[in-house]
Amino acid sequence: MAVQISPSILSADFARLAEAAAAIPNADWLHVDVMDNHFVPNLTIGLPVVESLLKATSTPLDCHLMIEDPDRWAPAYAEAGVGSVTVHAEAAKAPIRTLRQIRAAGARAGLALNPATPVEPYEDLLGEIDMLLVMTVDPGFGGQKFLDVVLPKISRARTLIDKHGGQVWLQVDGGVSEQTIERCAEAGADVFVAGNAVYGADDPARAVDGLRALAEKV
Ligand SMILES: O=C(CO)[C@H](O)[C@H](O)COP(=O)(O)O
Ligand SMILES: [Fe+2]
Repeated sequence: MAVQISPSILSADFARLAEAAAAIPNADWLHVDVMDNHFVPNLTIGLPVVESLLKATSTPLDCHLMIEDPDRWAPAYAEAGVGSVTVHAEAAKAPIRTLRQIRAAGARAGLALNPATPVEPYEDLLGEIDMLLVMTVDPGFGGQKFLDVVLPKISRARTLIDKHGGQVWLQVDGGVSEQTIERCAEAGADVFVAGNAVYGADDPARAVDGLRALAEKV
């Protein structure tokens, strides 16, 4: 699988989201962190803002739902026209139904695991998803320190994905930077979310190119 970079607008200026999207024309995705102040202790944006973003950019949106009730909301994001919708395994009460609804609405379906959530119990769901997101920070905030303790789980996730045909993308999110991206790629990740490392840089597009080059080198 080719390396893909998904800059997170969590680290952008929320009053200038269209400009933030336009600043990274070389990115594969725009990562949108939806937080409801229940699943995580932070509140960001929801469906109305995502609908506006869809009109403002042609970069596909990669929506990461950190919300208490993804079963209720995830299909609506897919129906709105985003490219990918990821729900947390810790939050979904009917993950198979929800993942199937996301796919039926035409989006890629993702399943996210918090740092302390093991991957093995979800092996049987690999056929239901297009992307597995292994969180490399506890979700809720941008700019946190990358958790090295998650690296062995990324490797185990890669082994499981390859055992099942290798079609599922393996995304990492949290603290991904020029200092950490190579270790993620070595462990088997192929889709890299980066907030601070892109929008904290003087030239976000150059940061995307730099991250991509480091991951492709592995
Ligand atoms: O899901 C997230 C936090 O819960 C963000 O996508 C993630 O933290 C990106 O920001 P950074 O690269 O600065 O860590
Ligand atoms: Fe995220």
